[in-house]
Amino acid sequence: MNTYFPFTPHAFRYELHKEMHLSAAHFIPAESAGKCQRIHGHTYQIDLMIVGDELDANGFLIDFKLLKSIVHDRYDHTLLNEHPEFRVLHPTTEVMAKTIYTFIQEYLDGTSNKPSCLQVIVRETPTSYVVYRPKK
Ligand SMILES: Nc1nc2c(c(=O)[nH]1)N=C([C@H](O)[C@H](O)COP(=O)(O)OP(=O)(O)OP(=O)(O)O)CN2
Ligand SMILES: [Zn+2]
Repeated sequence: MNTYFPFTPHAFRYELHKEMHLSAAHFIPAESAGKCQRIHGHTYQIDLMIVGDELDANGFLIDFKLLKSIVHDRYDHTLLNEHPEFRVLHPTTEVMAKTIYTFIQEYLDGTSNKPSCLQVIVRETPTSYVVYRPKK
C-alpha cells in the first residue's frame, strides 16, 4: 500500500489512518473528458485520516473495520455512476474524495467520542490522486 501521507497539522492526541483498495468502474460523460467518457475501471487506493482526543469504551478512536465497511461495502465492484450521489456531479476523483468524507463524518458525528475526519486521499491511478480536506 502507498505509505505517503501529505502532512496535515493538528493538535489532537490521536491520529488514525485507514487505507483500503477498491475496484470500481466509472466514466465521465463530458466530451472534454476524452477517453474517460468510455467506461473503464480503477483499483482505487483510499486513505482516511481520523483525529480526536478521546477514545471510545473499546479503546478505539474508531474501529478500522467500520471505516472500511462504510466505503468498501458501498463502492467495491460497482459502477460508480449508478450511485445516486454521483448523478449530479460525476464520479471524478475530487467528487469521490468529498463524498467519502461526507459519509465518514456523518458516521463519526453519531459516535460517543466524536472524532473528526481531517483528510481523505483518493488515488485513482499510480500517477493521479486527490486530497480532500474540509474547511473549518
Ligand atoms: N482532475 C481530474 N482529472 C481527471 C480525472 C479526475 O477524476 N479528476 N479523471 C480522469 C480519468 O478518469 C482517468 O481514468 C485518469 O486519468 P489519467 O491520470 O490521465 O490516467 P492515465 O493512466 O492515462 O495517466 P498517465 O499518467 O498519463 O499514465 C482524467 N482526468
Ligand atoms: Zn477513470
